[in-house]
Amino acid sequence: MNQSKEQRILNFVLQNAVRGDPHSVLDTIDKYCSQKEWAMNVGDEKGKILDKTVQEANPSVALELGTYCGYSAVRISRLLKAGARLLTVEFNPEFAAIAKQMIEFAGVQDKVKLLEGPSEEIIPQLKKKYEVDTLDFVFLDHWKDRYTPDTILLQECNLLRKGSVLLADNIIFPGAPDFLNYVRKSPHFQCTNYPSHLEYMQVEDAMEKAVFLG
Ligand SMILES: O=C(NCCCCCn1ccc2cnccc21)c1cc(-c2ccc(F)cc2)cc(O)c1O
Ligand SMILES: [Mg+2]
Repeated sequence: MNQSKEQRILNFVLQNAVRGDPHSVLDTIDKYCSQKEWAMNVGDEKGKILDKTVQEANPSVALELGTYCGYSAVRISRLLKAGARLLTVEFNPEFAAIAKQMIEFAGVQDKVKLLEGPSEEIIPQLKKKYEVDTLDFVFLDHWKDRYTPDTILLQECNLLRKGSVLLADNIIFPGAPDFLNYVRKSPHFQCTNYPSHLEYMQVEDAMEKAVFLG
């Protein structure tokens, strides 16, 4: 059975990156995906925007929707303070298995909990099953048409507090127009746009930060 692209990315990391070194894992994935096979990791240019937003939020509890191969889970968790944790949600079992190995190779497994399933099922379980009070930071990078319903669901489940930071990938490409409309029109969010480019391409993209005002 021939390998998936995601398996080839993982193998390239296992053979070329330094075990326990998150930065080398990120660089190795970026090298493979810019030179050999494109893949939908957030990448280094938008990754730098993600880094700054995470450092500013300095979250104790962070949620990521859309783990994929674990690139942004490694990117986020490498910046977390001692005792802080990232919950990352992936609904594709093959991707989840790859991400688990990627996260362990990077040595960030103690900070990351990988949850398998659809966001609309997992979000309502966060308080009781995963002992979350409120979320300090949320990275949205899953189905673009789930950004809005999941942002509403997070509010309904009382998972946001004054100052909770949402950061959404792919605002321009593939695009999340209804999310942009929703957060920019809502009196409950303070929004900031970060123009950038689609990972590994010269196509325009952007990220949107939406801070919950309570
Ligand atoms: O589709 C994207 N990501 C989402 C992948 C599927 C998520 C599924 N999933 C994961 C967790 C989860 C939980 N609940 C429900 C569903 C869930 C994406 C696509 C592109 C892209 C593609 C083609 C192209 F030509 C240009 C750009 C670039 C990106 O950066 C992206 O992020
Ligand atoms: Mg993305």
